[in-house]
Amino acid sequence: MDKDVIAESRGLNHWFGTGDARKQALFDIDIALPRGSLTVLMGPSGSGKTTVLTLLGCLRAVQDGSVVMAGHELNGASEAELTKLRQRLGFIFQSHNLHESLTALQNVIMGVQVHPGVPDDLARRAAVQSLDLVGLSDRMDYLPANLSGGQKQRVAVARALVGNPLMVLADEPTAALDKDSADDVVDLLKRLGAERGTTTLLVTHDNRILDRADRILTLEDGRIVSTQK
Ligand SMILES: Nc1ncnc2c1ncn2[C@@H]1O[C@H](COP(=O)(O)OP(=O)(O)OP(=O)(O)O)[C@@H](O)[C@H]1O
Repeated sequence: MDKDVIAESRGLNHWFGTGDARKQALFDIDIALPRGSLTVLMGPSGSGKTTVLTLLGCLRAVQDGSVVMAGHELNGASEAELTKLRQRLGFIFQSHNLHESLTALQNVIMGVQVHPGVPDDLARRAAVQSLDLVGLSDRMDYLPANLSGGQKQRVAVARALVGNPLMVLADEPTAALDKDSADDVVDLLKRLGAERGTTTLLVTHDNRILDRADRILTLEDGRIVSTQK
């Protein structure tokens, strides 16, 4: 694998269900994600986008084919190995999944606590820096209920970024946002790619993002039908 490629799938197939209900969801998926790039995965509902994201994100066991993440083959990897790799990734979902009873800062600190053994003061410092990065230094002590939709999603981005992940996997992160907030989130991911070499794989139906992507992959019925840029 090219050393500038952070994650790569080769001949990746995936099935759901058993017996008569067994159905192939992915067919022969080849994807290479270069370090620092922003790749968008598009396609109709049910085309397999989330399945690809969860396989590359070490959230699901690889059944057939190869996925290499940061030099580690995921096919045949143990649950412990997958967990360890997952800790080096950042995840952002459509709904921000913040804990409503915790402040923005406390929510981001929880993102550090996936790494066992990080001292509290270090976790706090990293969380403050991450909130600063997303432009929310002045909202650290707010509860989610007192933040706008865009601000909540930026807290979720700060939480995903707090461990300085190798790669960010985002599933529809801008779907619930107005144009300006969506732009902020995508700009931030682009900037991290340029400044820190963070690689992003982003699943979206949001056409507003496309012109900012380095590459756009389109899935249909479990197959990549086009690669643009
Ligand atoms: N846990 C599951 N059990 C059975 N089938 C599943 C499961 N998850 C996904 N599928 C099927 O696999 C196919 C791909 O699903 P997937 O969620 O990856 O698509 P998607 O492109 O992300 O869709 P959406 O845009 O609606 O989120 C679909 O046919 C779906 O019904």
